[in-house]
Order: sequence, then structure tokens, then C-alpha cells
Amino acid sequence: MQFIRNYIHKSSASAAICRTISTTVPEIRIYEVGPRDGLQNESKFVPTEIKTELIHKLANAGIKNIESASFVSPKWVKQMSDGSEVMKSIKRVQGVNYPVLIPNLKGYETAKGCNIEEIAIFPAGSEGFSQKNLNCSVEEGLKRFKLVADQAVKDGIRVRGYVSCILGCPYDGPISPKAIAKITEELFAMGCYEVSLGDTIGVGTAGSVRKLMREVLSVTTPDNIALHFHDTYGQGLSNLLAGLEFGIRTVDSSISGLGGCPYARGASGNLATEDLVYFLYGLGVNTNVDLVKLIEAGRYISNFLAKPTESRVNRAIGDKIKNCEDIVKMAACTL
Ligand SMILES: CC(C)(COP(=O)([O-])OP(=O)([O-])OC[C@H]1O[C@@H](n2cnc3c(N)ncnc32)[C@H](O)[C@@H]1OP(=O)([O-])[O-])[C@@H](O)C(=O)NCCC(=O)NCCSC(=O)C[C@@](C)(O)CC(=O)[O-]
Repeated sequence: MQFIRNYIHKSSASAAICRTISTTVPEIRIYEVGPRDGLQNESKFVPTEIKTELIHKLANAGIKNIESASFVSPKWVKQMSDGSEVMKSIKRVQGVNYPVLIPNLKGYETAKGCNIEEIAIFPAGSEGFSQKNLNCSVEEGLKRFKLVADQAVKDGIRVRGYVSCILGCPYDGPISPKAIAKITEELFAMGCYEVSLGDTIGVGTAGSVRKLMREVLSVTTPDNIALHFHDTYGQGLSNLLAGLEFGIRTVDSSISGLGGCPYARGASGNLATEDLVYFLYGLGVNTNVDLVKLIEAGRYISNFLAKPTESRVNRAIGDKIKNCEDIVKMAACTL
């Protein structure tokens, strides 16, 4: 394992080749959602100190954006009921952003007492999911989120928007790209600095991502958009590549591929952060993330949950430690 760390950080040959390729994909911002999206679906309650330690390990691996908690109703998602404790226990690292998910003004007011700098609001892209997840229509959800965004903007707190079920809904089926573009536009009008497009149940394909990108990029520019893929059908990375071709530069992912939404039937884990970082090495993108420390963070939480990691990279490297050199050489395009 030590080898990978040395290799990735010290290989100048790799750096030279990667610099060439990185003229096409210069920089990617990783937005880690494991402590929130990753854990919210876990039935066994994860104690505050484990959540906090996971966040510390992610920051120590070099992740700069870590969605750390949500302030939703504990009657709806008990796993996230310790949001305040988590936010108060984190030893914050300078330069690391610790956003939280907010459903309404009540959640916002609680979160505000926890020294937050960024919140995320999350209207649904479909009526069926909106009713299941937020207990209201899409329109009503947007009205509630506007109240939250207005207050946050007034308080000088950054607002990020999500749109969920962008490529399909477990209740309504296929979703029109035009509807997603319209909600995206509304989120920007509320003051969101970025909108993350969520394929909540992971049904998208590179083809449907391209179609959506064309529609969404008719209302905004790629630097304001993030992509959030669940990997249910194993399409996460190819969907991402389709998005990168449109100039998208922010990607959401979850350590160990944890994730899912209790209110989206069939939703599985997010694109794994370990797989994303490996993939980006392959594109010559320097993420400034230490893959070994990331793998260790993934193992830490998988061990706690007593389940195998969903990250293919974590699994592959774990099983073949002696082959790490070749594996990482291949990832870092040095052959
Ligand atoms: C929106 C509500 C609250 C409406 O839920 P509701 O039941 O209609 O709301 P309510 O106002 O009637 O409140 C019910 C109870 O919850 C309390 N309550 C109400 N709000 C809060 C709060 N903020 N904090 C603490 N407590 C709260 C409230 O005080 C009340 O308590 P009672 O009076 O009965 O004792 C509920 O539906 C909810 O919390 N939904 C969130 C569900 C959730 O977290 N889903 C997962 C999010 S992931 C996602 O959406 C997708 C995403 C973002 O990851 C992107 C992707 O993957 O694609």
C-alpha cells in the first residue's frame, strides 16, 4: 500500500504524461457525499464518533468537499438525527468545505447553530419522488426551498441545489430533460452557486446523460453543474465520462460506494470515490487525493458496517497488494 502512495506522489514520468492529457480535462472537483448520502440508507445506526472519524479520514485523504450531515426530520431518516452533534464534533481542516443537506426552515435554523458555511437544498425532478421524499409536490417543494435559500443568502451561507431523479423515477418512470432544465434554472434563480444533477436510482446511460446535458446546458454553463450518479446499473463512470465531454468539472461520489435513498425504491450506492479517483488518474487529472488513505477510509466504514466495499478499486487492490505497482501504473497512464 505504501508503494501506491509513493508512486502516485513521486512519479515524475507519470506527472509529465498526465500533464499532457490534463490539457483536455484540467481539474475535477470531488464532492464527497458518503457521510450523508452514503450513510442515510443504513439501517444500523452509525454512532456520531464513527461518522466524525470517517469525515476526518476523508479530509486527511485530501478530499476538499465533504457533505457531512443532513438536518431532515428524524421521523423520516433516523440515521441522520445526530447532524448537530456531528457538525459540532468535526475537527475542521482549513480549506475543507463541510456542507449539510437541508429540507426546510426548521432544519436550516438548527444547522445554523452548528457553524455551517454551505447548505444543499434538494427538490425532486419528478412528482412521484417528491411526494415520497418530501411529502409534497415539486412546486410546493420549490416554494419551501426558496424560503430556505432566501434566508441562507441573507445570512451569507452558500447554497447548493440538487435535482433528483434526473434520468428516471421509481414511481413516474422516464423524466423529461426539459423538466430537469426548468428546475435547474429555478434553483439558480434562488441563488444556488451550483446545481448537482442526481441520477437517484442509477438508471441513466451515456446516451441519456448526453441528451440531458444538451437541455441543461441551454440554461446554464458547465462550470455551474455537478453530476451525482448512483451506480445501480454499473453505468456511473461511463455516465460521468459523457458528462465530462460537455465540460462538467464537479463530481459527487461516495466513499466505498455507499449510498441510496430510503424513499427511492431500488436506489443503490453512489459512484465510489476510490473508483472515481482511479478513473481520474487514468485521465491524467491530479485530484490531490491520496488513494491509499482513501482506500483506508473506505475500509474503515465498510468494516464498521460489516459489509464488503462496493468500490471495485478498493476490492481489487485489497486482493492483489503485490500487483499494486502495475495497477497504479495503468491507472496513471505511464505504460
Ligand atoms: C421535508 C419533511 C420534513 C416533510 O415531512 P412532513 O412529515 O410533511 O413534515 P412536518 O412539517 O409535518 O413534520 C413532521 C415532524 O417532523 C418534524 N420535522 C420537520 N422537519 C424537521 C427538521 N428539518 N428537523 C427536525 N424535525 C423536523 C416536525 O417538527 C414534526 O414533528 P412532530 O411535530 O410530529 O413531533 C420530510 O419529508 C423529510 O425530512 N424528508 C427528507 C427525506 C430525506 O432525507 N431523504 C433523503 C434525501 S436524499 C435525496 O433526496 C436525493 C439526493 C439529494 O441525495 C440526490 C440523489 O441521490 O439523486
